Amino acid sequence: VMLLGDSGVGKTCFLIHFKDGAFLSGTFIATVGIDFRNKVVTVDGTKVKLQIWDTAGQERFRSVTHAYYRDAQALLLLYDITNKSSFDNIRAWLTEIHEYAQKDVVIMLLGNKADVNRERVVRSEDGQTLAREYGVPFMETSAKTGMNVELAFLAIARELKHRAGQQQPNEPSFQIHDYVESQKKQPSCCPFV
Ligand SMILES: Nc1nc2c(ncn2[C@@H]2O[C@H](COP(=O)(O)OP(=O)(O)OP(=O)(O)O)[C@@H](O)[C@H]2O)c(=O)[nH]1
Repeated sequence: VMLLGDSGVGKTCFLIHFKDGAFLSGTFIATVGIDFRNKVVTVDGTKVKLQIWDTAGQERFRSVTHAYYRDAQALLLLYDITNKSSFDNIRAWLTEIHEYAQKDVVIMLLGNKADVNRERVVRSEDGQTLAREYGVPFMETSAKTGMNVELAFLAIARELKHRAGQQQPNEPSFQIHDYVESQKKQPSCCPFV
């Protein structure tokens, strides 16, 4: 699983929250190149080991990260709901994904920093509309409070497990949409969506 998106959208914090349940506020240390962590999750009684690659969002590291796209089975594409350009750049990220990643890669769009709703500049509906246009599931998240962090990874793990069990793994599957949508209906989840 690869985390993608502009520098500062919260990819490293998102991964740290998932892995360690922690959030380090304060100084922002941009990722240099690429780094990974493993975490095992349980999906319907089956253990799924996720190897999660945290990429540097800065432009100067793009050539490094491009090399990893083709081995990715899933991509979490993040923008920051308080940063319009990070949202506007999502189309460019999707173009890169189209160019470098496998055709059947699982993609999920995440609007991060949903805890700072007062600084919001990207409406939830705009995230939803963009996701619908590209046919990918969407959620708003917070690496600070942990909102939907685990849910996003569980949805990915569930989809990858489902595909691994399929006769023809390249067949498109909409299970991830169904899973995300069913979880969103629960009141504890996605208060901003
Ligand atoms: N309020 C809030 N702040 C966040 C959240 N996620 C990340 N941040 C802050 O945003 C800044 C950037 O977070 P990072 O996780 O380092 O961003 P990144 O996307 O990994 O950046 P690069 O490594 O340069 O690609 C840090 O100051 C974090 O504390 C969030 O969900 N809510």
